[in-house]
Amino acid sequence: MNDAVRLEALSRTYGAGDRAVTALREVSLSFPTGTFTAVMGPSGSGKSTLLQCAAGLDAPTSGRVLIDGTDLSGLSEDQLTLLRRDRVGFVFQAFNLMPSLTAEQNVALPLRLAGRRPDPAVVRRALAEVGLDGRARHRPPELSGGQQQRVAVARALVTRPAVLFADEPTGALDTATSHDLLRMLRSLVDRGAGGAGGLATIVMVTHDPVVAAYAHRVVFLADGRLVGELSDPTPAAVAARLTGIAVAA
Ligand SMILES: Nc1ncnc2c1ncn2[C@@H]1O[C@H](COP(=O)(O)OP(=O)(O)OP(=O)(O)O)[C@@H](O)[C@H]1O
Repeated sequence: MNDAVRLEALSRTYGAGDRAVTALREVSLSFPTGTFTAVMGPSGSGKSTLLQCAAGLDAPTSGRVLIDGTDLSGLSEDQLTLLRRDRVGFVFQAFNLMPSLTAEQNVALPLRLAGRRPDPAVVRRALAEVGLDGRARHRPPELSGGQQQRVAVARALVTRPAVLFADEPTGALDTATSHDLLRMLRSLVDRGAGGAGGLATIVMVTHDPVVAAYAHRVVFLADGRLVGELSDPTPAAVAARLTGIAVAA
């Protein structure tokens, strides 16, 4: 299997001298195409920094990031902007939809920004993949929180990115709606829908073991280091591993 994203000895230090903070220390990690990975660790362990570097939003101090085999360190600012626009999808806790546009217009936005004329069939397919085909003409204020986040996922997937990065995607949703959304994300990956070549690859940061257990694999950070991983996680196994990390720290 190809790697959608590969991190090679990734380090990131903020500031310099006495005030330097090392947020990531030589993290090497692969996110294979067609997999769903959760990134966990205590507050300040480097999760957001890892996501920012992996997505090309922040530059590592040393080490390399490869997205679909492309080494980001070899790209100009313009090339990086294009890569982020076309090859990477983002979903955040806040849905960040345009309230005056319909669901389908929101989903079409990344294609418009790329100067392409959105194909209505492509937009409708993205909405159908997240279970929202019946809501294409609704505006965000007419949709529930869970439905709005589904629109945000459809928007992130409409360019068929190599990878979808999700930062606490269920942070603003109630428990039942969170589970629906996570089941949908897992199902996208398991069905091989939504991403480059049809395959979705998801990397999700979360604090919640129940949320993380929807992934195929959980990787754990502590103090900027990769300290372990768990395949086919259960909430109890994830919680136990986190407790072990907190005790060791
Ligand atoms: N822009 C910055 N300037 C200086 N230090 C930073 C910056 N961003 C992050 N850090 C530091 O880097 C370390 C890792 O931060 P990061 O936000 O990646 O952790 P996190 O695991 O995402 O935390 P949380 O779970 O609280 O969001 C922390 O010590 C943080 O204070």
